[in-house]
Amino acid sequence: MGKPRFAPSDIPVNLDPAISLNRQTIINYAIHPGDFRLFLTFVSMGNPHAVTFIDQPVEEFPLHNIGPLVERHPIFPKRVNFEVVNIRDDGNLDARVWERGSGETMACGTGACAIGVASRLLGHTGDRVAVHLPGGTLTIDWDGTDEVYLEGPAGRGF
Ligand SMILES: N[C@@H](CCC[C@H](N)C(=O)O)C(=O)O
Repeated sequence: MGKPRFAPSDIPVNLDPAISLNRQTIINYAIHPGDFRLFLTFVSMGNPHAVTFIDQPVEEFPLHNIGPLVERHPIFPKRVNFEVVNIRDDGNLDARVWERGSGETMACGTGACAIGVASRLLGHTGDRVAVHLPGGTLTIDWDGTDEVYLEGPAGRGF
């Protein structure tokens, strides 16, 4: 799936220069959509992703209310894909994806990659992780520097 990129200009995300100057990776950046406080980690897989880790089951997260606010948050000049993740254990993540321009989808390849990359960056999981999405499970391999590999079934969802 290619190499992930992290620089704010690669996402792209417009941040206070005092925060982003010389920063190659932005992790746990706080935003306040609605009444929520979210901590976002930014990953480009060729398209923009913002990943947040939450303590509650992902099914309980109000994605249809918060997703549009994150997608169109003013820090993202090209809008963003938004991933909500709950850590099941050090090899398994539960996730939902709010896709830029589409809304919630059953699965998302680049989204799963961004989730695996963000999780490894934050030390939640290692090189290989299973990302469990409403439409099925995708396995992500990333060694921390090189290409991201995605494995999983493809199917017609409609
Ligand atoms: N909504 C995305 C593009 C779609 C990603 C695709 N569904 C995938 O599986 O990676 C965007 O606007 O970047």
